Amino acid sequence: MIEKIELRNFRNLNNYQIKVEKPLVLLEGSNGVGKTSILESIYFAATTKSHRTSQEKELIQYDKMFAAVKIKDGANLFEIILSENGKRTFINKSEVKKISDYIGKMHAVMFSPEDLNLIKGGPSERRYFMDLELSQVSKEYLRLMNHYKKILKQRNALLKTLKDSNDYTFLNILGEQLLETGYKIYDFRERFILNLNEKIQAVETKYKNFKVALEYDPNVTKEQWAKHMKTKQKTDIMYEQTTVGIHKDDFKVVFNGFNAKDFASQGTTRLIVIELKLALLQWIKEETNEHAVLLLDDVLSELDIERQNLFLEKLPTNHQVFISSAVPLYKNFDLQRIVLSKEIG
Ligand SMILES: Nc1ncnc2c1ncn2[C@@H]1O[C@H](COP(=O)(O)OP(=O)(O)OP(=O)(O)O)[C@@H](O)[C@H]1O
Repeated sequence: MIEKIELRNFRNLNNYQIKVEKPLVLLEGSNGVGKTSILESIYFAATTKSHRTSQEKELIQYDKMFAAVKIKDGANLFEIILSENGKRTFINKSEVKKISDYIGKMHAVMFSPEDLNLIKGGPSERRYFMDLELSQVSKEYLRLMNHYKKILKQRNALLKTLKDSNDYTFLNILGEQLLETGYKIYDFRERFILNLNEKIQAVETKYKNFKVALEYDPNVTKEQWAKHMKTKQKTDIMYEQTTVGIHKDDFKVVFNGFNAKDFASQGTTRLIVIELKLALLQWIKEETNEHAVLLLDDVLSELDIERQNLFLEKLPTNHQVFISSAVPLYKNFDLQRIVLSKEIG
């Protein structure tokens, strides 16, 4: 369980500490006081990524040289320092030079309003989700993805030079390597979506007429892909890029028999994403034997009082949960309230 959070120059919080005393924490305060920033800092310390920007410099407070997050989670102290020169990570005060050795030691699952893009957005949003989550629990997956991207880059660069050549020797070698690595990534993703789907079936019992299913939607089958690499070199040369492969994969979110992307309303989309994140918590627990912290940003705002209470009562009790809310709760729950105000920064 997270026991302490210390922030320096992180967004609007320039020197801020929280002592965490309960498994359920409510971050309260008006708009713009820094509630999301606190959730973001926990997510950043766990994954080394922000859930709302790829421009990490934005995390550093305006006019400051660095931002630092320190989190005491059980017996471990996680620390991440971000500056113009990049990120430095520490566990129990020892520097962890390779980010891949740092990632996966502390687990976090975030729900934020931006996550609705997971349903409504394009395939790249869902691929990013698969890659991020699988990389958190599997170093092997992270290694395979890095390797795949390297070969893909090489093959795409080669394709640009082959316009007038019929010698595909090197192209075919790179194609073989791409297939070999890509097949393993395919298997990882297929298993992940299958497992997550099983978990979703198990957690989604609280809403009536609410049936969500996930299906892995690979760009092509393994056989079609192999055939393409052996016989369709000309197509790739024409387009100057590798036109098929796992870099174009997707997964389908099916809601009551229809593609949720096209049919789910705003409110339903929100509930689907929440179910997906709860399933993810279970999946992480199963894969790593560790509990992830659940971070819920602005999850209550669109729920009426009855649904708010139902939602809070049904939260998993075996995971630590941080919730941000700009509105006060109506019912008393056994939780730690942290009220932020403008003066905090
Ligand atoms: N790099 C930065 N330096 C200083 N302030 C920043 C930086 N990035 C964002 N901010 C400010 O930090 C404040 C906190 O933003 P945050 O999104 O955490 O608030 P919030 O309490 O979650 O608000 P809401 O209830 O609207 O979601 C905002 O006023 C924002 O303008």
